[in-house]
Amino acid sequence: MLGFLQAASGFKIWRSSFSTETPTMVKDGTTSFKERNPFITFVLGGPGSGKGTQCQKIVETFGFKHLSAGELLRREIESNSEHWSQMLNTIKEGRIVPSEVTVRLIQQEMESSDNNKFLIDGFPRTEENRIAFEQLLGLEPNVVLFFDCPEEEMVKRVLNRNQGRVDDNIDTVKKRLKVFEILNLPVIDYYSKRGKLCKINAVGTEDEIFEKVRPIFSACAGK
Ligand SMILES: Nc1ncnc2c1ncn2[C@@H]1O[C@H](COP(=O)(O)OP(=O)(O)O)[C@@H](O)[C@H]1O
Ligand SMILES: O=c1ccn([C@@H]2O[C@H](COP(=O)(O)OP(=O)(O)O)[C@@H](O)[C@H]2O)c(=O)[nH]1
Ligand SMILES: [Mg+2]
Repeated sequence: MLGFLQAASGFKIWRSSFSTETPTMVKDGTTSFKERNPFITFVLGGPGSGKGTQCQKIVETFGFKHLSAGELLRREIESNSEHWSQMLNTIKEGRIVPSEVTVRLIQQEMESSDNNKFLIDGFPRTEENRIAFEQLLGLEPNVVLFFDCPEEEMVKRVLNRNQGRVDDNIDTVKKRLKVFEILNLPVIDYYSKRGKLCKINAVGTEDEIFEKVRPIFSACAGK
């Protein structure tokens, strides 16, 4: 049933070339990232639900480091890194890039940051993403935000976004909504059962929505 979501051409070869690498968390003589005891927030929601917009506001008010998984992947593509064309095709088709790639990029950004409070925006997109992150870093999120938005509102926002993205067109958006429902909702459900989910109704003005976000962080930041 999920075949159409995962069967990118060359996907298996691409994937196996990553799986031979052994991720090294603790280099000789250095402490592991986990020992920094970072505060981690995953920010989830469908395409156009307002994740990036609200992350900006959280950064301004609470001083988090914002890591957008999609932005990190787009940056990799722009820098012509290895596998850039498979990544571009995957994004154009609204499918999910292998966890090894995304987790490595997120891990690098976290480890090189002076900030210890992270907003990880648009990740994990699948249960496989979630498990890869938790196993490789040995960490779980402290909080998971879920911006709950009706599909027609998400479509309208994405089609008006105007950032020149290859995936902001009606065909790709329809595929992304399907991928969100099939692969991302189980992650949201998982964190709900773990008592970590903060579900926010994402309809309203940006400021109205931020007023629902603010108390979640005020409690721990004293603001
Ligand atoms: N509450 C809102 N009401 C209307 N438009 C919004 C709202 N929040 C964000 N937008 C707009 O919708 C588009 C998608 O928002 P974005 O933050 O990029 O969403 P996501 O990161 O979840 O895809 C952007 O053009 C943004 O300016
Ligand atoms: O962990 C991730 C995050 C993003 N993507 C890809 O990057 C695209 C854009 O993601 P982004 O979060 O930027 O989109 P948004 O939801 O903000 O519109 C997604 O559709 C996926 O194809 C991915 O494969 N893995
Ligand atoms: Mg975004």
